[in-house]
Amino acid sequence: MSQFIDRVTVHATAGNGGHGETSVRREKFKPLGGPDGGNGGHGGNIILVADPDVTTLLDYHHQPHRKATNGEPGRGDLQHGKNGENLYMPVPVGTVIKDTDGNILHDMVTAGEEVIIAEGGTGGAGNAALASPKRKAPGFALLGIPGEERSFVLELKTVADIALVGFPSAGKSSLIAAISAARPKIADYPFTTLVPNLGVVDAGGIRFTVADVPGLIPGASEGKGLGLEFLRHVERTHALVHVLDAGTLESDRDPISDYDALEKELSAYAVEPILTEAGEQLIALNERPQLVAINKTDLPDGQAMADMTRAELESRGLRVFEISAVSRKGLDELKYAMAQLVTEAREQLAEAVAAQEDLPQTITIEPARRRRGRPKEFSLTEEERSLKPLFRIRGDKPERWVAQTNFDNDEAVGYLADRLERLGIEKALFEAGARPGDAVVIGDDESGVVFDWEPTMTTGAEHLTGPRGADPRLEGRQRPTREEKRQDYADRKAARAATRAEMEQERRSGLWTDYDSDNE
Ligand SMILES: Nc1nc2c(ncn2[C@@H]2O[C@H](COP(=O)(O)OP(=O)(O)OP(=O)(O)O)[C@@H](O)[C@H]2O)c(=O)[nH]1
Ligand SMILES: [Mg+2]
Repeated sequence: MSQFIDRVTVHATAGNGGHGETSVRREKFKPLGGPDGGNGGHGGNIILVADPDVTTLLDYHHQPHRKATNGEPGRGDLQHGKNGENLYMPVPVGTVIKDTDGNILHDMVTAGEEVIIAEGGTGGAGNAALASPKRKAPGFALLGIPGEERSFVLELKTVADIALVGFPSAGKSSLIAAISAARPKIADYPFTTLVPNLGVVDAGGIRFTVADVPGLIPGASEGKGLGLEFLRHVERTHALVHVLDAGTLESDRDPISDYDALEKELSAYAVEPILTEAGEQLIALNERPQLVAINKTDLPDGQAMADMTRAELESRGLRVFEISAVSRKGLDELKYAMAQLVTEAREQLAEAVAAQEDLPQTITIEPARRRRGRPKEFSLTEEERSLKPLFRIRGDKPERWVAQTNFDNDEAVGYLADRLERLGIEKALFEAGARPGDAVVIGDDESGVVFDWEPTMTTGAEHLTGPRGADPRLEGRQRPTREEKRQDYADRKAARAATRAEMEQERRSGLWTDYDSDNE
């Protein structure tokens, strides 16, 4: 059998949003050209798809890094950037998505189901989209947001129609070899089989998969003999075949005591929900449809043991088959009974899927906002940093807006200030007792920005990381006073107003000059 990879770590990088464009329409003999910078395209998502034709996670083992394409930047003449393409990653049905700490995020149980594991960044608005009656010719555009970058563990629990369960050396591997093309290792010592083998069985035109699971021993449900690892693989199957060893030489074992011991382990194993007619349900392993196969009846002692125990097992309502994996005795009858069990299970499953009207659908495993631990609007907390108060603002909106801002452009910073003020942040700062000059951080320490708070003034914004140009903190001179800053702000505001007036003038005279298009 091919290599069995059932756990892999993948690194997903969604596409970045394209930047919006700052541009002004230029047309000969048409004086009133407006802003015509297009929006940036959105970055592509990374999407897992449960694909019934895929059986292993091997591809991701070889290439664990996956990236979706970026959105293109907007251009002049109202040309919007193309969206990045989604990257689809087909995975087997039954793949469990976990975070790198091992927490289960999602379980891909339905064929066709799609899950967004990394969201592409939003494209930035171009200056055309930012125009308003108040701001007729914006000299800035918004930046695209970087795509999400996340690592996941994908884990595949064997999905087979039927699992063979039994003590070590009961003959499970011999049985799967006898009824399918699978060629597992067979040996006379416990735990020969360490990873499940899958075989495809054909019985009267019905094809189904059988998993040969490593041997189970008493205590398996508590982890004995790697029991939990092994039972994990039984979990996804809809039916079981108990393979009972009629030829064991151990005097304290016989098919009945083996059966009881294994049922105890199966019932003690804590299952995860599976899909049934009644929706998702927890069905203990021992409550799933099952058949009993008493193996090794080619041995004289084995046949005698089968004769002695068969009636007792049947009296419990079990369907019992006497077989020999070695001499191939009784295999056809067993195969047809397995096929019948599978057919029933599949019919029930089809009904269950039909009953779930809105499946399959695309879901996002966890809203980005929640996984980054930030509220939808905003929260304000006060922290103490080197005896100076620091106000921290977290929130989906304000953090996104900060990421969209080109801090080299005063008008863009002014726009950010307007947005923050409208959200009520200014007011909240006042109410929290913030005083002019206090530090205000929007976002976390890594990607956030820090301001010296000046009410209705955010032009002093500096990036925490990658300071632009000259960082006043590094300059030897004294920090500007509030008065100076206010003056500076007023100056720039006046300068902007002058530029606008000038533009307006030029527009009217039919003469167009583009201005300040140093945005991307
Ligand atoms: N005589 C006889 N021996 C058998 C039969 N089936 C299996 N055996 C022998 O029993 C031993 C164990 O068989 P396996 O098929 O490896 O048993 P298993 O249940 O897969 O064992 P684990 O993988 O360790 O759980 C081997 O020596 C087989 O040849 C049978 O029908 N008759
Ligand atoms: Mg085996």
